[in-house]
Formats: sequence, C-alpha cells, structure tokens
Amino acid sequence: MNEEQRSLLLKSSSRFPPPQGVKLSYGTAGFRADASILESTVYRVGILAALRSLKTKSVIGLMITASHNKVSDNGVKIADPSGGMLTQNWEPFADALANASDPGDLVRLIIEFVKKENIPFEGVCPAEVLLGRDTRSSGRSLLEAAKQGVSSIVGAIALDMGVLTTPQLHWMVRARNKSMKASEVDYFEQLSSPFRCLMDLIPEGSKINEMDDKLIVDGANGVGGEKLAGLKKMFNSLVIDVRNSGKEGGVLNEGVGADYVQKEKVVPCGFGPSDVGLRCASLDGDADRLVYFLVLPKDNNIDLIDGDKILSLFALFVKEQLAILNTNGNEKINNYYHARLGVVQTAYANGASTDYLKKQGLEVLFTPTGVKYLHEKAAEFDIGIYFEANGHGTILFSEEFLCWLEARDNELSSMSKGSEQKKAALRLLAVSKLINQAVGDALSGLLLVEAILRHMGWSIHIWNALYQDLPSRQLKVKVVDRTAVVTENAETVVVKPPGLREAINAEIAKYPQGRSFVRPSGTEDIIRVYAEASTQDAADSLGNSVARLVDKFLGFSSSS
Ligand SMILES: CC(=O)N[C@H]1[C@@H](OP(=O)(O)O)O[C@H](CO)[C@@H](O)[C@@H]1O
Ligand SMILES: [Mg+2]
Repeated sequence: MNEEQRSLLLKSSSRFPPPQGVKLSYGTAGFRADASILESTVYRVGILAALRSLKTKSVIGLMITASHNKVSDNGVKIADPSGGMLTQNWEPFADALANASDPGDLVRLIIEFVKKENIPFEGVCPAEVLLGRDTRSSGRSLLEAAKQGVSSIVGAIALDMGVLTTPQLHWMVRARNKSMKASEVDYFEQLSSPFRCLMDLIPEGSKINEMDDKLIVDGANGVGGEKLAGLKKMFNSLVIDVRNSGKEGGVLNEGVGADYVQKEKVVPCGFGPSDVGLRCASLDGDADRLVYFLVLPKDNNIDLIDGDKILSLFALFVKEQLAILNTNGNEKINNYYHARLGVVQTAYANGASTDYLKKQGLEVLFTPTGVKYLHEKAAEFDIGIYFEANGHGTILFSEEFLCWLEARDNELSSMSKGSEQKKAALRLLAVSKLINQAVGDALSGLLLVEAILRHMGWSIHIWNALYQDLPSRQLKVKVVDRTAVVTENAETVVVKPPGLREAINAEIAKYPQGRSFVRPSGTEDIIRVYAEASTQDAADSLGNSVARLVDKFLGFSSSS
C-alpha cells in the first residue's frame, strides 16, 4: 500500500472510532444494531464495498437498513455484482474489519486481505458503489459514513441513489452490471410492462368478483408504501389502497408490517372490522417481504397467507405453464426442454405447505435461514422458487432456460400464433422479467400474486384454502450468549449445548404432529423458538416448554 493510500485510510478511519465492548457480526442479513453505534461499522463496510468493486471489476451496492427491526436500529449490507447478497467468503473479512480496534489494526487487515485476494489496488482500477437507505432518519448520517468509507479507497466513487427499497438497490446493481438502464423509472418500467403482458394474457372467463378487486396494502410506515404508490400510477387495471405509508404519522414497524403480521398473526394498525373479507397485504420496513392476510370478524385475528402460500401459488402457476408449453394438442411434443423446477424452503416453512408442495409432485429442498442460502440453492434449478415463511422470496430462471424459452417463443410465433403454447411461453418470459432476479422483492412479488390470482380466477379465499396451515408458534428467548447454540441439518437439530437436543425431542414426542426447533437469530440478540402441532393450544404449549428449556440451558436464570 502506498503512502498516499495509507495516510488517507489512517486519517479518515480515525474519525470513525469503533464502539467499545461490542462485537459485531455480519449475520443473516448484514450488520444490525442500535443505530447510535453503527457509524464506524458503516464506514468500514464502505471500504469493504469499494474493495469488492475493485476485486470484481463491477458495480457494488451498499444498503443501509434494518428492515423489520425497530426504528431505532439500523444496519448495513452489501449487494454483489449479480445483485445478490455479498459472497459468503467475504463475511469473515467483513467481521474482522468491523471489529478492528484502531486505525492501525484496520489498515493492517486491509493490506493482508488485499494481498490474499489479489485485489488490484491503489487507483489502478476504478471502483463504484451505489448507496441506498431506507426511511430511518439515522440513515442520513450513516450514508455519509458509507461515502467516507468508499472514498477512503483511492479511485473509488460512491453514488447516492437516495431512499430506496432494499430490492430496488439490488436490482439497480444488477442492471448496471448488465449495462442496462438502472434508474427508479427503469425499475418501475421493468415491473409494469410484464405485469401488463400477464394481464393481457388472462384466459377468457377468469374474472374475480368486483368486491374482491381492491387490494389494501400495509406499508409498515416504511419505504414500500410510497414506492408502491409511484408504481401503481403505471397502470389502471389494479386498485390498490396503501395504508401505513409513513405519511400518516405512524412509526416504522410499530404494530405494522409483514414481520409483525406474520409473527403475531393479528391485524396491523390501520386495519379493522371494515376490512373483513377483503384482500389485504403487508410489506416489511424495506419492502423485501410480502405476506397477504384476511381480517377475521373477531379479536383482531387474521388468516395469514404467508410466504409458503405465495410460494405455492407461484409454483402451481409455473408448473401449469410449463405443462402447457410442453404439450401439443393432446400429444406431448418430442424435443421439449425438460426444465428442472425446484422449490426451496427453510425449517420455518409450515409443515402443511411442504406436504402440499410434495403432493403436487414438486422437488422441495431445505436450507438454513437467510436468503443468501435459499437463493444459492434455487439457482441450481432451471426455475428455482424460494420463499421464507415470512414472505421473502423470488423465482430464479437459469440463463440456459431463458435462452431456450426465447427461441421457443420465436418458433411458436411463426408456427402457431395465438396458440396456448405461445401464450404459456409469453407468460413465463413475463414472469422472468417481472419477478426480481436479484433478490426477493415485495413489490414485484405483489404484482405477480395479483396477476396469477386473476389468471386463475381465484379470490384470496380460494387461494387461502389451497391447504390449511398447521397451528404454529414463534417465541424469542433472551439468553446470556446466543452463539452457545449450534445447530445442524438446516437448523432443525441442536448440536450444542449438550443435552438440549434430547430435552427438546422429549417435549416434541408429547404432541401429535409436533415439530419444534431452536436457533440463534442472526439479526437480533435472541434465540428463536419455533413450534408446530395439531392444535393452537398444543403449538403454544410445545413452544413454551421448549422456550423454558432454552432458558434453563442458556438463560440468565441458568447462570444465576
Ligand atoms: C424467523 C425469521 O423470520 N427470521 C428472519 C430474520 O433472521 P433471523 O436470523 O431469524 O433473525 O431476518 C432475516 C433477514 O430479514 C430473514 O432472512 C429471516 O428469515
Ligand atoms: Mg426486509
């Protein structure tokens, strides 16, 4: 490292001293903590983003958000050149950088890493980082810290893209690296034109009734509501009523949003008895999660239509279109492409959804929690559909399949214009454009759900009745050290501390259709407990028993 670079780093990093006595970890979705301690971390992630840009010779993204966490938290994560999450190989470096004790230590780590990764350094290559943030007010100063981090690497520039949903930033990074136009208007256009195409291809007679036509969306008092309001101006075929847009004075994620609705299974603020029976949806704070729900007449209860059911809807539609594409009248065509369709879930997927998907003949795979794992697995298929139960997911199409599909579409244009096969090809191409290929995106997911419901001629009630969820309960347990819990087998089995696995299994055995697992959260300082059983009382009781076990083995009460 030359003297200019070294002194630039030493000087700028001395303005961002790390918080004392805190160990930060890149976690399930980047660094998250109380916003007041994050400046140094965000500054350092700015450096990391610039190095990643140099290494990959591509545009990199840096997003400042703490998604569904409380408004006083914030966080930072990196989008890789494909628009996906930061490569997992770099996470240990991210951890080391964030925890470096002083400027000297930081510079030493950078020198070592640059050497190890063979990063073209010292201004030989340009580096570019796109910055985005959610609506948290702490995001402003954190964005400044990120800018300082990026520009402390010679030759690196940071471009402030403003307040965005997380998926918008990921999409922009991907678009820039594919030399496509990448403004917000381009993003809206990318979503709205395939949506219109899907609507034009709706089979005759698939009309859902008038009353069901309106969609009411809870924007979590975050960035998603405002962006949705901008997006819906692009078409008039969809009536969307946005509530909790953040403009009515509500607090981000407080009693609102997809995480609240999914975990608590109650109506968000701003919804009530007058919404009974209507199609409602909820976004999370940075609009990368989407769940639907139906308000029930009593006690603020809802019927939750979660990520598993969105996944099921998407999988049915894609499977149906593939089947049409590969059929010629009553005869199967000979040279069809056998597209491998796979679905990916985590242990939080409701057991009834997995049974349902398997009964549809679909290949179902499991990964640990965190879209970085699901995305990677889904990318192994020609069409890989992944969703976390909380509503984060998307559909990935392989380049090979898309090439074949485009060629098939052209072939069908000359042979059988207006045929069912031609329409199926067009629909799948439209889905591949509408659904965000970089990362799960509540806005593009919402448009696809709306288009498919109309295609099927289904109300939200019919969709909800595809299968019935097993009752479940999720709990959080505060412990002394959550890293003391180690799991394996896609987080379904506890390996450490010794004895906890056996104790949990003994509880599960008491409940018909019982299933329960625990794991340390990667975004909060807690252990999560999940329980499922044949009745709600049984799921609650199993969850409580397992939470007590966690507390007994690891909690504050166990250490006292
Ligand atoms: C049970 C649950 O919903 N966990 C969420 C949550 O992760 P935890 O590691 O469980 O805190 O936030 C992640 C990021 O948004 C999301 O990917 C994940 O699914
Ligand atoms: Mg989110």
